[in-house]
Amino acid sequence: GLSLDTVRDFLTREEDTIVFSLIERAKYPLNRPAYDPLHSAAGRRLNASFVELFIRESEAVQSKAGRYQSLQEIPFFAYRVPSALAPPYNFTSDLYPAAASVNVNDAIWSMYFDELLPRLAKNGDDGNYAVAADADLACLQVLSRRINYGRYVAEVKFRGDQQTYTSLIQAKDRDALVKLLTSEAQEDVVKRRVEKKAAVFGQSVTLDGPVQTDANSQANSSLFKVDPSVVYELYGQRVIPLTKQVEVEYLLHRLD
Ligand SMILES: O=C(O)C(=O)C[C@]1(C(=O)O)C=C[C@@H](O)C=C1
Repeated sequence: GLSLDTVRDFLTREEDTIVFSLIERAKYPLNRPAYDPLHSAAGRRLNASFVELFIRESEAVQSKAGRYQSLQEIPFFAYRVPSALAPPYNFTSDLYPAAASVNVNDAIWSMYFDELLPRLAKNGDDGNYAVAADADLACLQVLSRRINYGRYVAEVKFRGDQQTYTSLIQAKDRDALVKLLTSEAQEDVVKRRVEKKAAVFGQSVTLDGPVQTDANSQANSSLFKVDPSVVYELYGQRVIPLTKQVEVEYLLHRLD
């Protein structure tokens, strides 16, 4: 069953995946043409970029393979995903059905492409668009899984204090809900831990000399494959606030 410890353990493990996926995308240059609208052979401007088409097609394949049978996974192009050919699996759902589909994938999409990617990738174009797009997809999928996991966190918090949550939900009091589900101390732990993970996972490992400690490594952020302060800010300004938004939206549907 779910508890505050198990849901926090899940979020902690996702940090590793987030940091590694950012490190992978930072390996490639920006590759700007992959993000511009495509043109047809006749020169007509199409509505999608190469990266968007890549992600749509990838989600269609993964949907056939059953990825979205698990409620933990939410596609960015839900209206396009075909049904699964994978063997059925009886996923237990810890979520309240009327609130289970709450997600902020649209906000994650624009945050990733407009804010995060320009801070991760250096300017340049090496033409390896599919490789870079695949790295984008990995970042988007894990950010989506982590942030939309706020549904599970909210379910645990609701079950832990049904009375208080029920009255705030009935009053549709968003501000009071945010206040009730917030733990400043936990947010501080999470932000400092992801910053440290970025420093540990993103350092250059050589056979000479000792393993870097944070004391001597954090001083020069350019030593790292992804700037640890970028990851700290990503969590403080986007990942945690969006997770809380998911928690509140979920709670507002928890009594439907
Ligand atoms: O761990 C929690 O209690 C959560 O609700 C998750 C989370 C987070 O996104 O990491 C969000 C809000 C809390 O203030 C602390 C942390």
